[in-house]
Amino acid sequence: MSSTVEAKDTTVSETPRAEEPPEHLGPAHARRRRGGTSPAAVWYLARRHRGLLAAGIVIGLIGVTAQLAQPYAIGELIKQAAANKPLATAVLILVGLFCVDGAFSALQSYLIGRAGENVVYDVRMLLTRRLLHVDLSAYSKQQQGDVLTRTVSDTSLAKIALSQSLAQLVINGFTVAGGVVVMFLIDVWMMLITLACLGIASGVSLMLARSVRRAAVVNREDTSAYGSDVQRALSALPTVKASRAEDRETNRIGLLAWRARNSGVRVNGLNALFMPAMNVGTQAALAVVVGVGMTRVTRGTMSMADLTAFVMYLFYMVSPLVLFFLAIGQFQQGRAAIRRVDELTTLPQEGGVLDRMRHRPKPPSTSSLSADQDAVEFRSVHFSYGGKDEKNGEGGEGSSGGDAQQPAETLSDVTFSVAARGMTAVVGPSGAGKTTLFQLIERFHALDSGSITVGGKDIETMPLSTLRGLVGYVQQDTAAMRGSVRDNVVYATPDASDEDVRQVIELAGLTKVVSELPQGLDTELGDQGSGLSGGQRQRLCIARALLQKPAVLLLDEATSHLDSDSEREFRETLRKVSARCAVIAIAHRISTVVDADMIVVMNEGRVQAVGQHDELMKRDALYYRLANSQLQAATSTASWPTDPTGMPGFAGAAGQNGNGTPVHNGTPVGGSR
Ligand SMILES: Nc1ncnc2c1ncn2[C@@H]1O[C@H](COP(=O)(O)OP(=O)(O)OP(=O)(O)O)[C@@H](O)[C@H]1O
Repeated sequence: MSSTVEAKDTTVSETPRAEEPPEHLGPAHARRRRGGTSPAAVWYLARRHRGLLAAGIVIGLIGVTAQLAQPYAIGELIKQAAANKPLATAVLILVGLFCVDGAFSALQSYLIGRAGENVVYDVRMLLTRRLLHVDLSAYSKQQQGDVLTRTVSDTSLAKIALSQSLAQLVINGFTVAGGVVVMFLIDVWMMLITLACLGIASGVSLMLARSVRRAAVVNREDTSAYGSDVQRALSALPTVKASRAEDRETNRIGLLAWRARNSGVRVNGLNALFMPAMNVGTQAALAVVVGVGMTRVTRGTMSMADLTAFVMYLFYMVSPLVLFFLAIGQFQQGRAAIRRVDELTTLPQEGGVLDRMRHRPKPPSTSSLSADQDAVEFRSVHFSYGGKDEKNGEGGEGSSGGDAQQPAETLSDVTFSVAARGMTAVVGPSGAGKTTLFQLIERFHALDSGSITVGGKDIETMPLSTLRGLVGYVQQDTAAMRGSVRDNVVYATPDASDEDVRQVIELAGLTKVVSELPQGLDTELGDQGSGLSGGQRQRLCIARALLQKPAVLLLDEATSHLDSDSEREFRETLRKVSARCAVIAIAHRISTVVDADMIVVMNEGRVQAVGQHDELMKRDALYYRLANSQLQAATSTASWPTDPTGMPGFAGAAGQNGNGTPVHNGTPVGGSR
């Protein structure tokens, strides 16, 4: 069986990419996380900007040196004045120091801010890429609101920790250390007294910083829980309203907001203690220094100029010391955010070795398969949610789960093949595993065992982008997005021509709908495609899939929102499309599949029967039951004497099935297709 599908590997890296942590960082990184040491990926990204950070810190240190020299220069000015000497030089030096201090502080602030924005950009790009390539099974366990909080607000806190706090720690630490050295040089005993007072205050502040970090972790979690719940309720707003649950939701979310408020108050309270702790220490030091200093000046063991300089240094040290400890508190809060951001970067990624390589295979320009080959083949496929893919995480890197109990199989020994042309229907009771079949073809999950081929190639060996270029997928829950109608249609094929767009709009039966929209194809839709009806959104998604010219078109309940006229037109379309490619459609309404070339009957995760409508009606009890129950419902609907439209729900008049097959007491008589 040969395939005409060949993917060319071309190296494309047209958009600027934030550096990713090296591949080897993944598992080791995860182990470190479990071990509770520092987050790795975010630190790794921060290191990329160490040049800018270092430049900012060095510039800041020059500014601080100019600041530290100021009390000395003022002391000199006092000495010159006391000695009645000219003051011009001393004043000029002092003004120069003020200017250098101001200019370098501003430059430092700009450089550190810039480095911080670079770090947060890299972290967000890393997160965005990893979230969009995330393994769906792993992602489905995350709370979307929490993911959003981590991506938007935790990254901002991480930025502050990795740039401003770090720089403040170094610069203010240097200022304090420099001040201590100079004050030691002026008077050792007075400095020892000062250190004793400030040491106690610093010890208290360090303890506070540790408590701030613990409280910040709780606050980040609480804030995130609040965000997740708001998102949960807003994403189902019509349901909330229809269920009159606004007040219940307000109370429930209010409780989480209250928790976030409480933990936030605790963080603020602890932060607020920094300033008084340091103030008490410095005021005590000041009182002692002035008392002892004046005594020594009176005794003549210390000059007035030295005492003035010492006190000024003490004043100069207060603010950097407070900022130093505030930066510790801020840094600790940032560490809590960094850990949360870092956890997101460890989510397992989809794709195997082929996709991990930097090669971006272009989807084939024509996705057609030769008519004589199989489009899709399932061979002894076994699959369970929470099975192999989730246990193994990213390409088998995670823990195996050891002797954990095996989940029940969702699909068992599924084997069937679909020809490259024609229409195949998949039917079966709810929960039989029909949608799962499609998700496995798209490789959203990994198989437990068995194989699936598309165009004769094992999908495991295909780059994802090639596979998904071949397969068009219209999901059960229609996936329209915010953006224009055109954006939605060309989403999978951005470079499609206007003529191609026009054709698929026509094929999907949307021409009239689009012509009636205020701006036609350029009309903007809201979230989830609001602005169109359910059926119109469904047709939009069908147009999107058709534009891709797929080799295999998967339709999951794609006509469920269509009225019977639209459905009839759409079945015509499918007939045309299925002459060019393989169409596989999941259908609950048997009426939509009676003329399918092949029908696969699924039951409890197994393929129960394969065949055409007539033979299945005769030999498969489940199919017969499914068809018959709909038939009866349609018959009774059609025979309602008061039906104002007189239109039967099923595609035929009373006493006939959708294919015109006569029935008697629910049993088909004969079998014309
Ligand atoms: N993400 C998931 N995690 C765990 N179990 C799942 C998940 N998705 C589906 N299942 C389970 O797998 C089984 C098959 O689901 P699937 O959606 O494939 O059925 P279906 O035949 O398409 O049903 P329906 O006709 O109602 O859409 C169900 O029992 C379902 O509960």
